[in-house]
Amino acid sequence: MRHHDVVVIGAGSGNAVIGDSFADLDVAIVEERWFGGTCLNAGCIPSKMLAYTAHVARTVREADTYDVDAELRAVRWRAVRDRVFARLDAERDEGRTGRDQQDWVTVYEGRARFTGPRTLRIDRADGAVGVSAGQIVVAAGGRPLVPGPVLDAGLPYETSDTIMRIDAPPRHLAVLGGGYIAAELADVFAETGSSVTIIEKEQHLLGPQDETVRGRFTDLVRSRYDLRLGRELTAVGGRPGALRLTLDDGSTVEADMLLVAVGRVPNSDRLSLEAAGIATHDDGRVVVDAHQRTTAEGVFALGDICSPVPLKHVANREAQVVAHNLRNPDDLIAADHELVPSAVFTRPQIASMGLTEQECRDRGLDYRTGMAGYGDIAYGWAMENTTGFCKVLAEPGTGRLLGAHLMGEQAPTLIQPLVLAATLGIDATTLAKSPYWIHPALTEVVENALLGLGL
Ligand SMILES: Cc1cc2nc3c(=O)[nH]c(=O)nc-3n(C[C@H](O)[C@H](O)[C@H](O)COP(=O)(O)OP(=O)(O)OC[C@H]3O[C@@H](n4cnc5c(N)ncnc54)[C@H](O)[C@@H]3O)c2cc1C
Ligand SMILES: NC(=O)c1ccc[n+]([C@@H]2O[C@H](COP(=O)([O-])OP(=O)(O)OC[C@H]3O[C@@H](n4cnc5c(N)ncnc54)[C@H](O)[C@@H]3O)[C@@H](O)[C@H]2O)c1
Repeated sequence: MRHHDVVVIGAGSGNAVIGDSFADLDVAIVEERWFGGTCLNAGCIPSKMLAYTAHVARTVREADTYDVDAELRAVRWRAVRDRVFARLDAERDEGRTGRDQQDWVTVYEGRARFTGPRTLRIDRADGAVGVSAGQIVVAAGGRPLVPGPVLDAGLPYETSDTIMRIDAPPRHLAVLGGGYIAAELADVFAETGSSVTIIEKEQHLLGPQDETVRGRFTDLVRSRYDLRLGRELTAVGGRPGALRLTLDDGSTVEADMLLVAVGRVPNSDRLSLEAAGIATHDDGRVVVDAHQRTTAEGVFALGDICSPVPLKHVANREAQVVAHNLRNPDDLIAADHELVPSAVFTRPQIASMGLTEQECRDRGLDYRTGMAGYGDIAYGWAMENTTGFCKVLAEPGTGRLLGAHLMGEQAPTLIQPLVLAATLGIDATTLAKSPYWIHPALTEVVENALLGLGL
């Protein structure tokens, strides 16, 4: 059995752990599918490249709003797809060959699972190998959850792992689930000409968002999509390319393609973690302490397999923490999961940070709300934007920022000053009144929301 100083399972964010400061060690990385993981190959990056293309198409389609005559002739899906994945596949391959060139790193292409404390079996195309390690990092991510009625039908379906690489957009796309992936990919396919039905078991899309965001977003997209809210799928029938979905009220949806987007599950069930004494939560996430240590000596975990916030910027931060802690056992640092911002790159874009208004109420907090609309600032007039807004929640007295929620163009960028202020302990009044806010930039919507707190 070959021994390494450090073995990392998963070459998504796990790959970021192995910096040059590890070059004096014997390090191995195990990857069963794709270097770069979900984000590069089937997640954040391709979905945003497609979303940007959708935005360009829409700009042409809606040019008349600005008294510009333009005609959108076509979105050439195959060309778009090939442009996106030619770039990303090259990045993936470069990441893989980069590791080959480092004589202190061994790459195992195969699926790892534990056989005992800090020992692994790796199943490769050319047979299995046993490996032991001084320290192990579990960074094996998650996968799309596929509900029973879809599996039982035995008919084709897509997930985020596959749909961005299809040859042609569907005429009618049915999306099961109304969360992040539905919001982003429904917009992409609608812009390529698909009609879209979204089936969501709750009464709103983007359920965990602040009530103002989820309410206004759901209302806005009603005219674009066929929304089946408060509904669950009971059966999938028909044939490939002509599916018939039956919902729990007996109604049906006809579609030529089904995208399943009802959440993701951690890959912990495929790693025989019990053999190594690594505990998991009821939802399958690996249990870690503040320093990303699992319940097994010398084994760390990071990213979607353990994180309470399964987002790439969080996985990256945890990778930095693990990299430090592997090398500095007497000076451990912690990953902070407070005030993690997130964004949905849909139309309109959405960004949020901290508590929702409902969470403020549930916690019995004394809070004030400040609201401002894109339609109330000069740049919003230029954009003819009547729906965008910024909502901030702060504590009266101290002015401590509790939460922020934006919907509208550039929301993921506009929220960053609010994230900075909340993280650095700058109160809402100081943020509103101390720095200059450029006129007439879109950031004035943030300034006005802060002033609207009336603190
Ligand atoms: C469609 C989509 C869009 C997204 N958009 C965003 C976004 O805009 N912003 C954002 O912050 N987050 C986004 N996310 C979430 C983000 O992709 C994840 O949070 C992030 O990729 C998690 O990184 P990770 O390293 O934990 O897991 P992964 O990137 O999934 O990496 C895990 C790796 O481990 C490998 N592996 C698994 N099991 C084994 C095994 N037993 N042996 C060997 N290898 C194994 C897998 O093949 C994989 O390469 C998106 C996700 C999806 C699906
Ligand atoms: N921009 C981003 O940061 C981004 C984009 C895409 C994905 N992601 C990550 O990927 C994860 C997975 O995305 P997702 O959209 O699959 O999950 P999600 O958790 O965002 O949304 C799933 C939705 O499906 C609904 N649902 C669950 N079971 C259902 C059923 N049987 N029938 C109908 N509806 C059902 C839920 O109520 C929920 O609204 C996200 O949680 C996020 O971590 C992030």
